[in-house]
Amino acid sequence: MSQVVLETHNLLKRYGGITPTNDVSIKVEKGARHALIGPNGAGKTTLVNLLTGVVEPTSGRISLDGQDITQLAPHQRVRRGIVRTFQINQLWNELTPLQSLALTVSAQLGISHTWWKPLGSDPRVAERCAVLLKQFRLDDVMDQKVSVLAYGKRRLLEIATAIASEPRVLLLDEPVAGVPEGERQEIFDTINALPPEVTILLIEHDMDLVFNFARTVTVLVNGTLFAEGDVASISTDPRVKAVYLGEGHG
Ligand SMILES: Nc1ncnc2c1ncn2[C@@H]1O[C@H](COP(=O)(O)OP(=O)(O)OP(=O)(O)O)[C@@H](O)[C@H]1O
Repeated sequence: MSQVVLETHNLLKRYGGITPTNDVSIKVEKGARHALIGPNGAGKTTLVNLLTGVVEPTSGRISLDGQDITQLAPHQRVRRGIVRTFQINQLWNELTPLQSLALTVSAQLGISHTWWKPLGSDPRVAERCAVLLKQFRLDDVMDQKVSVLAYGKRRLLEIATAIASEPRVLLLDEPVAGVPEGERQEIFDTINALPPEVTILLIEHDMDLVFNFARTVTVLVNGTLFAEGDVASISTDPRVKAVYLGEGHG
């Protein structure tokens, strides 16, 4: 039987007269490849901010493994395993991919106070970094500064960093936004190869990625749950098509 990991219960967020999240109840199952889509202003970012704890709901609840986490601060949710990537680059430009990953891996192993020691000084860090660098196709650029990396590689490093912290639930926020056409496939492939045990909620505009990646799709429109189902039903739903065609998403 499927197991629900992350769930929202009648979640509602109101800013004055605007309700970007309006009575939204969704269930994200263990190991899910679940996409959250919707036209501009649908409330996707607000929902992610509610899930990560950056924004407090006006009403409603959020639960992780059946436990209410609505009142937990963002860092407490990270500790429980809800990790997100960002639409906007959050990397350290002066570090290399290897150094960036070593920081996160060291923290994960509880040895962050020694992160500045030569990498080889703890073989567990070096080993884990080597696996991540290969998995995320960063081994050829591992010693270059982040500031000189191609945009697609930076996005891969963001996802690698999130995975390095061993999330239970990964919120992938528009991983191909702004990535040039020629670099997208590499990101598609890498995301498709993420470990099956990690539960993934993907927030994305790119329908190619959504329909290749997801098994379940939730469509938000004007803050409200508009449609939900498997990829086949959502991709052929005339109401969903109409919403996207109206926004010029084709
Ligand atoms: N802090 C805020 N104060 C007032 N209104 C807000 C706030 N945050 C979001 N909104 C409004 O809520 C609505 C939903 O915004 P949100 O950014 O969540 O949508 P989105 O689906 O992520 O859009 P996009 O695809 O353009 O990123 C918008 O009308 C937005 O202006």
